[in-house]
Amino acid sequence: MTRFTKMHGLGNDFVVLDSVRQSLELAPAQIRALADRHFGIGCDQVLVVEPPRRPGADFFYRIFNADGSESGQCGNGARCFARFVRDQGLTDKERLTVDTRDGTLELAFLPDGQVRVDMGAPRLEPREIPFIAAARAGVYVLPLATETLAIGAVSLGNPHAVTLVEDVDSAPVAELGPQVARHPDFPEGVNVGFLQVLAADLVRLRVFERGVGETLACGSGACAAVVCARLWGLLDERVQVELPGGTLTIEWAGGTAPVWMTGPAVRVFEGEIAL
Ligand SMILES: N[C@@H](CCC[C@H](N)C(=O)O)C(=O)O
Repeated sequence: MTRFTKMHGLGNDFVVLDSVRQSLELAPAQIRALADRHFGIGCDQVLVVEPPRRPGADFFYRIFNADGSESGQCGNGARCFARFVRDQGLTDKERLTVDTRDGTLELAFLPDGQVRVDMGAPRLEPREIPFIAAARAGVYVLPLATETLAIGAVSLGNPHAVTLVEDVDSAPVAELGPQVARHPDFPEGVNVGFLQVLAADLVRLRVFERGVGETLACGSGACAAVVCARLWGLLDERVQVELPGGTLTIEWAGGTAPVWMTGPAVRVFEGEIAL
């Protein structure tokens, strides 16, 4: 039997597995089975916590989408990872350095129980996202089946496309989300954010996630949306991002400064499952 913890960050939910004290190597079919909401535990992502792979790092953590694909970044997952390693007694540190497949995160526990994460500097060059474009631009015009869509594109360790909408409640997330997420100009797929700007320090966001579908919140998507809208001149340095599952605080000073994300991480229940 394999021990697991069910967690969530603003309703973006996770099955978290300890691969420090138990040895785990999961096949994509096993990830899909764990994530299945009818026949498994159910989650948007499976997070696997591993020992560090280099001196200076506290842990390595891997992120798998519900469809079994692997990603290099998960903002809500990073906060849940931090709470998990503390709750499980794997560390008593107040600050953590954790490596993922595609980068390094710095995390700190705040006195109010929230977790603050240094998500690293945004990567805007098309080849870093990766995104097929002639040159870097603030806005790209993406051809879709029946229309074109104006998007910003950025990597926070995983690829994001962000488009502005007038009203996030009626945004065509279900229609356009899958088309953009699997667009051939994003060779590794992309997470798709639909962003409504209410004020220079307040936005609303829905995200159609690569490998999952629409989720109640996406931490890296919130960071990507703020980066794009800051580059479009629409936002201040510190922004409240309202997602269907709750609110994140995102800060970005611009340029090569890191993006900071602050929000909650909640343990729901623990159990054992046969893999
Ligand atoms: N929910 C996450 C992002 C998870 C990975 C994403 N679906 C991808 O494939 O890159 C977040 O909170 O950032």
